[in-house]
Amino acid sequence: MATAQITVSHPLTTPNVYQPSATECPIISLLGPNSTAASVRLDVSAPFSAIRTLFDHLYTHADDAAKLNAIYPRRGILKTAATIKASSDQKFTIDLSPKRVALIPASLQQSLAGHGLKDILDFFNTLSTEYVPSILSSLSIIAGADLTAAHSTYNMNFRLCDYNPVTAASGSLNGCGAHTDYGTFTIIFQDGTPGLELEDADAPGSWVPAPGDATVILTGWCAVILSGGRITAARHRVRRTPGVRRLSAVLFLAPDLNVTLRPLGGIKPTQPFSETIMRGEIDTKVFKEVMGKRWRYREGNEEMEGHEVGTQDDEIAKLIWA
Ligand SMILES: O=C(O)CCC(=O)C(=O)O
Ligand SMILES: [Fe+2]
Repeated sequence: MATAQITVSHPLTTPNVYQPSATECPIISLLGPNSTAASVRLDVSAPFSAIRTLFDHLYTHADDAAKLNAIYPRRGILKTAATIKASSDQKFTIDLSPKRVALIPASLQQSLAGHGLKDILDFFNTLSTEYVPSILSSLSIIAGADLTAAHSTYNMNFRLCDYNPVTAASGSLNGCGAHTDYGTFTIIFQDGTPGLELEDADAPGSWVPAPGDATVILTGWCAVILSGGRITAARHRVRRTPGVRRLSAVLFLAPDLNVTLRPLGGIKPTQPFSETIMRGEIDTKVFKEVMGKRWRYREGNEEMEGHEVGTQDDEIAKLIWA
């Protein structure tokens, strides 16, 4: 079994600061001085040929796509709003999670196994068992408190993205609009095609491209809250190059659904949080619901009343900071 020795070098890391030698390539390099976004060297690569095969199979076999979507009828698994909506994110996604995978009937699992699904699920299983725990421990060092107890159920989502050139707005540069992820951390594998950009925390509106072949770890709002602001979260977006297909594979980890989102015991917040947060009125489940609506609007999967439209991050910032 491969072991992941992930060590974080960060200004806030107290003991255990990892000092790569001159000849050694760092396991983790931070992508910006003011956020916890990092490029990591992991001993696993995403199966992009299987990912391409699964998307292409589902685009051309409407019966299999319908069967897959039927396991989660509320929102579906394969999301293709970009085929008809020019103003939403111009991408297609397959959203899986351990819970949803468990609902795929054996016959469908078997028939999709050879069209990429098996390799994809093996990849996400390896990632969750061999890498997620050590990333969480590393983030605990930055947070100054143990994050593992709040993540005992491994509340994860597995997302495949296809920034396909053939969408309603084929010339649009908008692959994925600017946002901060809601959970604790996200691991993004890219197929070598650039497009992912991180916002400079000190210069809002200024975007720094991540190398197309980097594996990137980003932190999200839940990490910011649990760590009392010691962990910061990078806003990011994906820009398309018209005519160029880009694939990514993303693992999201969030706290357990019943975890109260407030700074963990013993942490002194770096800046004041709202009373709503400090009184412990919001748990992961509620927080996800608040964010989810706007998220789906941006991705084209939910309509909104005109007055509700604003940015996701502004709303969260209002909710969590004093
Ligand atoms: O595709 C990517 O590189 C990033 C996707 C992303 O940020 C997201 O789905 O939250
Ligand atoms: Fe994201």
